[in-house]
Amino acid sequence: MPYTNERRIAELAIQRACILTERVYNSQVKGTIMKGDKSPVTIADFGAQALIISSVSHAFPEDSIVGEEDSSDLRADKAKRDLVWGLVKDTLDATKDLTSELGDIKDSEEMLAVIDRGTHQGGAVGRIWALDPIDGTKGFLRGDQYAVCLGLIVDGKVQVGALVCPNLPVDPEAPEGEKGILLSAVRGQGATMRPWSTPSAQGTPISMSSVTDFSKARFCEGVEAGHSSHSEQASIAKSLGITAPSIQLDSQAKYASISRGVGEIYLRLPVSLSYEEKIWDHAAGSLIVEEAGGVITDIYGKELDFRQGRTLRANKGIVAAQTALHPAVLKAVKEELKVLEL
Ligand SMILES: Nc1ncnc2c1ncn2[C@@H]1O[C@H](COP(=O)(O)O)[C@@H](O)[C@H]1OP(=O)(O)O
Ligand SMILES: [Mg+2]
Ligand SMILES: [Mg+2]
Ligand SMILES: [Mg+2]
Repeated sequence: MPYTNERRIAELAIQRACILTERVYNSQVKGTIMKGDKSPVTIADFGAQALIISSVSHAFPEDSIVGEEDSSDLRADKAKRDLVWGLVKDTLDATKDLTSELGDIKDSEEMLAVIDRGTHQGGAVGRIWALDPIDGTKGFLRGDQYAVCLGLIVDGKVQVGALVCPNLPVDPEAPEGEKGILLSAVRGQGATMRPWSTPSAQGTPISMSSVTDFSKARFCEGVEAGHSSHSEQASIAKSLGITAPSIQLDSQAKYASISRGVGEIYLRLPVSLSYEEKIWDHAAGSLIVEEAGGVITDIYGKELDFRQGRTLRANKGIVAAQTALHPAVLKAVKEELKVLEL
């Protein structure tokens, strides 16, 4: 089956990175820096990027990598660099059994170089991995949801997607039970999910909800009001006859939620028309939703275009839904936008 090894390496790489991210999530020391675009980055974002890029380039040395972060902040701050290297080294030491498949990093200098292998510009040709080492850094800092996300784009089309949501419950019916799920998909081979804590277990197939009655449907949206328009999303839900409160989750956990039937719709209406969604924010989750039987477009009904570089500059917003519901949802979105003359 195509991409079997890519799926395996992607799962192992993000699983290992979550050992590091969960350690920081549960610690007081996050080492948060506000980046130039006013978004936060923590020592966990850097550490996860180092571990995941090291794994991918060990297994597929010819592939290109688009990663969200770069090492400039760490090169400028030795104390922070040492903190990140300490986390990375501890994680490597704790997972020596994976070294043959995932490679190793010998020192902090090499770690910086590995982080910077993610500066590729993306594009329409070749094998390009899109990595968000921590998606939903604001949720991570708030103690809510975040996700570690990795997708493989081949000639502009996502072929492999893998994401870990360390704080989503394994059983949505038992929110106080075990937490941490790993989802993955290969185009044409379906999507699966398994507890993050059982690396070797085979994933179980997942699918979108079968609800087709809007009065029983639920929609997912982000937590951050600065990232999507809650008012427009509420107005669209109302026009569709949705009465249930929205499921608010940070990160690609929203893709994970609808792809296993917890919610039927994901709405992400832009708060600014100048913002360009990043490819790493959507590559893995969009494929998992499609392979779980869902439909995903932007707010104009256009397919997500991963050929444009590091961003989805040909798209605006996200409308993802169970297949039977997507046309009506898109119509309601267009009605709302017409009202707002977007
Ligand atoms: N204005 C914006 N519109 C849409 N997404 C945004 C915006 N600003 C930041 N983001 C991104 O939203 C993602 C989190 O999604 P959610 O809000 O659904 O949890 C983050 O990767 C964040 O990117 P960044 O890492 O640049 O902050
Ligand atoms: Mg970020
Ligand atoms: Mg991120
Ligand atoms: Mg992100």
